[in-house]
Amino acid sequence: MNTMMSETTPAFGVLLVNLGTPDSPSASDVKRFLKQFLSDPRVVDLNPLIWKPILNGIILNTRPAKVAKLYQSIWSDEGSPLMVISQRQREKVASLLQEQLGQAIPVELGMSYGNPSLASGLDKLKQQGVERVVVLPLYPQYSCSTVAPVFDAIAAEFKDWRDIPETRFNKEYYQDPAYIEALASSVRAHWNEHGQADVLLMSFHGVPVRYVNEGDPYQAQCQATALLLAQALGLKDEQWKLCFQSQFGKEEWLTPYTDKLLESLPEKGVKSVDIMCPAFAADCLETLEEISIGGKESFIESGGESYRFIPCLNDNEPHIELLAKLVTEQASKWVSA
Ligand SMILES: C=CC1=C(C)c2cc3[nH]c(cc4nc(cc5[nH]c(cc1n2)c(C)c5CCC(=O)O)C(CCC(=O)O)=C4C)c(C)c3C=C
Ligand SMILES: [Fe+2]
Ligand SMILES: [Fe+2]
Repeated sequence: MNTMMSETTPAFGVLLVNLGTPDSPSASDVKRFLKQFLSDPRVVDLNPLIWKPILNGIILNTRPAKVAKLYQSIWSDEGSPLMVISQRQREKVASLLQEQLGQAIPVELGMSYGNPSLASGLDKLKQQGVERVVVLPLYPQYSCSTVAPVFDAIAAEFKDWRDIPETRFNKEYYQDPAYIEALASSVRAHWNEHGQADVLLMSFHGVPVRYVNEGDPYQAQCQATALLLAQALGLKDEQWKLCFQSQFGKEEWLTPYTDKLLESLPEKGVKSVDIMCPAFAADCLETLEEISIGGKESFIESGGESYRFIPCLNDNEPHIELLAKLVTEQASKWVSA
């Protein structure tokens, strides 16, 4: 029992969830992280009799060393960018909720893979006397490969609890006006500082086409976000494009692929691009290395002249306000927030 537990039960607690990141950029920690992540059938749904030998025999013997080098290129003194930003988000959401509600609301972090685990986040909330939990996966667009595993992991953890908390689960927020406005204001701030490029690329994380054909609404939600953002910014059709990044494996993923698009744009006369990653709530390997560094190299090598990366919403004020709003909307079913 936590001796710091207050005498009154908190109105509710919050679990902020993201995908996770390795503990360090060493090949062995990257391997441990990839093994857990890529063993989740929600992420790679191939028949385990086929997938396990490929994963254990090939991928986990080759990919960790390669990916560890990429992680080393973005790692800071404080740690993995995804972890550092997630911790700041946790602190800021907690203090904003306290300010708005006039009482301390426990907010904990849980990662789907790696540390801190979802189970440890839930346990910390329990130790603080929380009896009602709002789970907020930090993915604006729902995908069976990201949001559903959060639900699975929470349900699996509760199997071991005698008394489970009342739980509200925020499935998605891809068209929430506050999300669209937070994205739009980050683009406007970038334009004010650097000027506006020929085209704004909205690069979303990809998923296999098959997942969408089998019912994952992810692609439609990305399209809805992109259209709403373009409208909020007053962009004409030729001034923005949606694309999908971070393909993995041999299957067909959602198109257009960001890397191929970047290579093709200069010959079509597009010499300058602004690029953002609206599916990521925090900058991470996929945005800082693949898009900010790698994307720039391929665009400039293909004849592009100016390539500017717009950071994710991270811990900026409109984003923290959005996250607090999503939480209080869920919690208002219990308390008048
Ligand atoms: C294997 C298939 C993968 C699917 C499907 C997938 C979906 C998906 N992922 C994110 C967000 C993140 N992905 C991150 C890392 C990462 N993703 C995959 C593979 C799939 N992702 C791998 C193998 C990795 C590890 C790095 C690598 O080996 O390339 C991360 C964390 C990055 C970090 O900084 O640690 C995030 C965040 C979304 C939003 C998404 C589907 C919508
Ligand atoms: Fe991913
Ligand atoms: Fe990647």
